[in-house]
Amino acid sequence: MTDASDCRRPLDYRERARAALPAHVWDYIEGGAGDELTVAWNSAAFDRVSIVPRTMVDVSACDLSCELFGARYATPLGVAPMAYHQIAHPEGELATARGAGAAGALCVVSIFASARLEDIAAARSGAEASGPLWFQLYWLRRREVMLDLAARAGAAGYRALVVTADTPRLGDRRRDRHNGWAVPAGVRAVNLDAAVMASAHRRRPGASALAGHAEEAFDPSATWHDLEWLVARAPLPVLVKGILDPADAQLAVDHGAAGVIVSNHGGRQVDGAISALRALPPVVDAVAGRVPVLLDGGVRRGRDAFVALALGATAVLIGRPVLWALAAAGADGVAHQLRLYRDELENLLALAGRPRVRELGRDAVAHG
Ligand SMILES: Cc1cc2nc3c(=O)[nH]c(=O)nc-3n(C[C@H](O)[C@H](O)[C@H](O)COP(=O)(O)O)c2cc1C
Ligand SMILES: CCCCCCC(=O)C(=O)O
Repeated sequence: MTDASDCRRPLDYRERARAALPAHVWDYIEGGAGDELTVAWNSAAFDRVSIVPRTMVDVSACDLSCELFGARYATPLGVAPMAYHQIAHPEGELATARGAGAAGALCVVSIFASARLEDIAAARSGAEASGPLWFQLYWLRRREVMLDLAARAGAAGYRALVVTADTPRLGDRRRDRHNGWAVPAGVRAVNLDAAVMASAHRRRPGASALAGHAEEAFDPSATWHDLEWLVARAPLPVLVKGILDPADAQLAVDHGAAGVIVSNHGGRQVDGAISALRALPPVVDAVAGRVPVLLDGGVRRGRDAFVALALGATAVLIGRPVLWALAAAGADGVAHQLRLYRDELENLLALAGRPRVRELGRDAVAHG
């Protein structure tokens, strides 16, 4: 286990996680679709944006809070939904939720969490600062399962639902095919029926068991009418994740989405898809303030979060770097990782003379 204090920037957790994890688990977490072009583009896009500092501004107190669905969130940083945290650490999502809670950060729990959603909520509420939880759904053929999970999440105190729209089937993850990847037997998507999940554990040489499971369980025929159906029955606001086209953002809002998440699934679905950051400004313009717009994909520094917030994101989600920290140092690692992001962001707000996250605008950045 790594001493979290060894890591001075979010990227420092990457090599520690690689050393801690079996190669096939590392490949599942780190890999993307195809030649992994979009994985690389997601983070490279941030490097092409400069910050334009202001001077002679009172920055003696910086305000990182943001507002989502009428509530004040302490930071605009959160954990993206990711399946099976127990592949990274035996305490899985319980540790992630405790770590995110200690950092006061939002945590979005995947439908494929390896801990019961009620237990995650209980673990989070014991954390020192605590932070909000949202629950993510895929479009399952068995719609009644989606509604059951939505009701359970509402009852357990989750504050929003996220429905992922970019996964009619799983992207072509070549590393997983090469490894004959299957979810390890001791790790289970315990919020879902064990018999239904069996195919996710069935190893076949040259194939990804997860891709096989997704083909069985995911509904590739879902359209905007299904979103209306879900919104009408959900006990919580529903955000749509996986939006890259401004026309889709508009359709999502027109069909009842309470928010959209600009995301290409961390480059794991369409290889060569536009980077999340490049897709953000047109989506923000199309939504025109009607609902919040969040972003994930390639956020590897507090600076990257600053750039996304300046380009119109209300909040920013972090994916793989949270699993790196979880693998390296458990709940303490997750809390430390999120604090590294937060502290970098806070420092930049002060140095750039832009002390309030909610007032960041496009004038804070320049292209090139
Ligand atoms: C190991 C792993 C599992 C994931 N599982 C899910 C999931 O269950 N549901 C989902 O909507 N997105 C899932 N994603 C995508 C993330 O929510 C997010 O879009 C992506 O990781 C953000 O990019 P980043 O990792 O570059 O920060 C997963 C990503 C990874 C790396
Ligand atoms: C067991 C079905 C698929 C889990 C998919 C998790 C995911 O979204 C990922 O990117 O991996």
